[in-house]
Amino acid sequence: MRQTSTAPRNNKLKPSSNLIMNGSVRVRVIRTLLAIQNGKSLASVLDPLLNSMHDGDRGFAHALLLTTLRQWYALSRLLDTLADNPIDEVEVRTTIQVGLVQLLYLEVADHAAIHETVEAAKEIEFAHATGLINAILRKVAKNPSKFRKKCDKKHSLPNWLAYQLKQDWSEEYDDLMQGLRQPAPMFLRVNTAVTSIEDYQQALVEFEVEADLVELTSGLQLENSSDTATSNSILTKGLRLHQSTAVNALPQFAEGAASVQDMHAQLAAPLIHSALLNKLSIKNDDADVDTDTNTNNNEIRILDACAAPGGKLAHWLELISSNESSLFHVKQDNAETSPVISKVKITAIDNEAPRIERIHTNLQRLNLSQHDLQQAEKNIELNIVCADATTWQGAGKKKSKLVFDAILLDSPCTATGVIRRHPDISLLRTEEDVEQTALLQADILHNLWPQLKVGGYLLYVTCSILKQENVEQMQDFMTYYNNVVAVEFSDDCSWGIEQAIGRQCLPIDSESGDGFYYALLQKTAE
Ligand SMILES: C[S@@+](CC[C@H](N)C(=O)[O-])C[C@H]1O[C@@H](n2cnc3c(N)ncnc32)[C@H](O)[C@@H]1O
Repeated sequence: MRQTSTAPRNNKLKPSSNLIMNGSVRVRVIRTLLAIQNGKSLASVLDPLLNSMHDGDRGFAHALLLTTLRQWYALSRLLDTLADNPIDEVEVRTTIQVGLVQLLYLEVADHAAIHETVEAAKEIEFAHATGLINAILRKVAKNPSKFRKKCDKKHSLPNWLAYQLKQDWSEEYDDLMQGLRQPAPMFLRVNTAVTSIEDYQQALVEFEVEADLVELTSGLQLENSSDTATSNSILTKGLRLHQSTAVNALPQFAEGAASVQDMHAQLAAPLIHSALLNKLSIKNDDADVDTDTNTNNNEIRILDACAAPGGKLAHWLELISSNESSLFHVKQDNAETSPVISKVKITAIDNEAPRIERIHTNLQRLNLSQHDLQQAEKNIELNIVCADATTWQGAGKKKSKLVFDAILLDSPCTATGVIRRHPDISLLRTEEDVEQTALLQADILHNLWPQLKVGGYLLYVTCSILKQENVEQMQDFMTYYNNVVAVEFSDDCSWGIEQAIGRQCLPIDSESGDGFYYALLQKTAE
């Protein structure tokens, strides 16, 4: 089979232009894939694509786009074996890959897959390549199972990333490579300030949405567990839907009864909240302890350092407002004490203003905006600030830097742990990004650590599965400071893989959550 194209070969894309959303479904999907290869994120092009379509076409367009992205590198390797001469034109390669996905993964009838894809090529003005596209797709249609096997054999990642993951996860590598090519399950977090998880699960049944209860145990080995989650107690509960569903088909979604959040992302708020309760119960043991801080002794200050769009912040606020009694009346020996905490002051920062807007929108839906908290007469003060976490100082002009009792650092990262949900990441990330991101993470850590009070906790989180951003980042950090200990997790922990510091979740199992990393650090006296 020879490439018939006489057009100049260009394996570079033209500068990104506005996405034109007209033509057939396949034309629109191909244009969207070209925009992603030009640097646009899936998140920025998905809604324009789907909103440009009739209801009946959306499901197919979504599946075609997402599956093509998930299988991108495997399809590309297969394509290289199918043509006699290299095919360099990005538009032609993209069109053929869209055709291959229909034949190999989406079970579209051969004649429709081939005919419609060739027509799409004509519409996009690649008529010169229709002979080639037709010939390759016909060849594959003759024996799809053979080509599907070939395609599924290895990974579907850029080689640099597959290589690094093999270095990092040699034992888990094969499962990981397959796991990353699958769609992720949809999980819900129930807003316990509004309803119980059991009641919400029942409400789902009435809406004919099937869901399983998922429970994750704490595993935390904290100093004093009188009022905090013990190591084998349930840390958090979520719901896994049997099928992904539009949020407007969920009961009381608009009223804030539930949020869509990955199950492993639902660990962050309960982990830092348990640690905070632990710190308070210890402090209550020794009420005279007062460090050189900027706050009243009975106020606590907490920081969400990279907060947008506010998923983990909202979860933490839900826990604080629904557990108000345990936070404000710390228990000792099962007896309630008088209130020790008069106010929780929460600061949330992020350096991207448009993403800060999304925090406000999300909190409003959940009735957790600053205004809502005031109206409900909660002793919670929320301050959302657009600021750079590499330089921002929570103390302002005050003398002591020691400000926060707990810090949640859900750090910017390569997001390699969420490739199942955002498969464009494997097209957009480069090897250099890993180095740059690790440096940014270190800068943020070094700026925040001096702002944590002695005895306070910092939870470091990423949705990366690369050790350089995770356990190795923590090892470097702990080598640098002599006032830090890492909290250990016991064998009771039902999530993640134990690391030298912290735990790593890998997106291997089709029923489990994404690839998050967690390390809980406590500040000690120097
Ligand atoms: C993983 S996301 C946070 C997700 C969020 N915690 C949630 O649960 O919804 C990382 C965030 O870090 C922010 N970010 C990146 N660099 C930053 C910096 N130098 N200072 C503050 N925020 C930064 C990004 O804008 C992004 O919103």
